[in-house]
Amino acid sequence: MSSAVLRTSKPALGFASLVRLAGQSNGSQAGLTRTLLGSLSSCHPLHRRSWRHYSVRMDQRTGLLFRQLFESQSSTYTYLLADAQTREAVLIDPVLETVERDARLVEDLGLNLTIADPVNTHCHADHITGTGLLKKRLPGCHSAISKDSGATADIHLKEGDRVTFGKYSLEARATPGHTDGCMTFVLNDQSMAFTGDALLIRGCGRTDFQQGCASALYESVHKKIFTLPGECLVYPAHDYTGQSVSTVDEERRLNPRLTKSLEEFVKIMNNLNLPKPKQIDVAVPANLVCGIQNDHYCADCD
Ligand SMILES: N[C@@H](CCC(=O)N[C@@H](CSS)C(=O)NCC(=O)O)C(=O)O
Repeated sequence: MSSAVLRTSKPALGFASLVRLAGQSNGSQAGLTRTLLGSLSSCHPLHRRSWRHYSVRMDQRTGLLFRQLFESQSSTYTYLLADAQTREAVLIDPVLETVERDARLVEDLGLNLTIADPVNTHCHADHITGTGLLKKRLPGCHSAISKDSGATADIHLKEGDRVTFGKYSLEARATPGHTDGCMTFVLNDQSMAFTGDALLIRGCGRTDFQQGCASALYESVHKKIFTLPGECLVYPAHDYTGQSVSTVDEERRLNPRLTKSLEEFVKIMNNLNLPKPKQIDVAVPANLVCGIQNDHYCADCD
């Protein structure tokens, strides 16, 4: 099996991370979180539970730094993951309005700016990605999104690619249905999945615009997400109910839409009757070029 084909770390291209173009799983990383859970098994159950739902995770033994960040206008989650040793970092789904907060956090934590990669799970319709501005704010970082999104970016991802940061990597799984280009990013030990809008906590992304297709979404979630280990933590791009994390097992058992048959699911999705996202007309064109590159951007003037 070939491993790294497109090297995107520092050198000539100065790119942010290593994208493996082969679907090679990193067996040496498997079970890192299970190991940590094992080490906590003698704790009081309450401690175990609070660790599980802890949104700021710094695993001292494995050295994974993890932050879940929230943007309240669009109820979007941005995720920062980094290798605490090498300081290489990945930022998933940054939002324009919170670029300064995220850039400062990257700096405060001493993460290597040249390898802070803003990766988008898809071309969002409800907010403008922070990617373009982050590239200005943190020179040397690069944008990444799926090729099928149709958006321009420094790195185009496809099924099985790996975005590497230090000894960690995110496996890109194509999960179309909400949009054609949606991707779920799975941490190499399969302890965390960043599902974008494909799978939300007790919900899923709508399928009534941007190439949305309910049956494709059903297949994506069942084949690419529900097949992950039950204890795998599910981190969505949005939550509108105040929740922050779920697990594959919980969603397989309790998701009110995706526990249904395909026919029932399609009927539910075709009858959601949700209002269009308020920002859709500005967000989609901007996100097709990976966001605003002009730091004087103003929603009312531009
Ligand atoms: N009110 C918000 C948009 C809310 C919305 O439509 N969310 C999307 C994801 S962002 S395109 C969605 O798929 N929701 C699924 C659901 O069941 O709520 C706004 O105006 O921005």
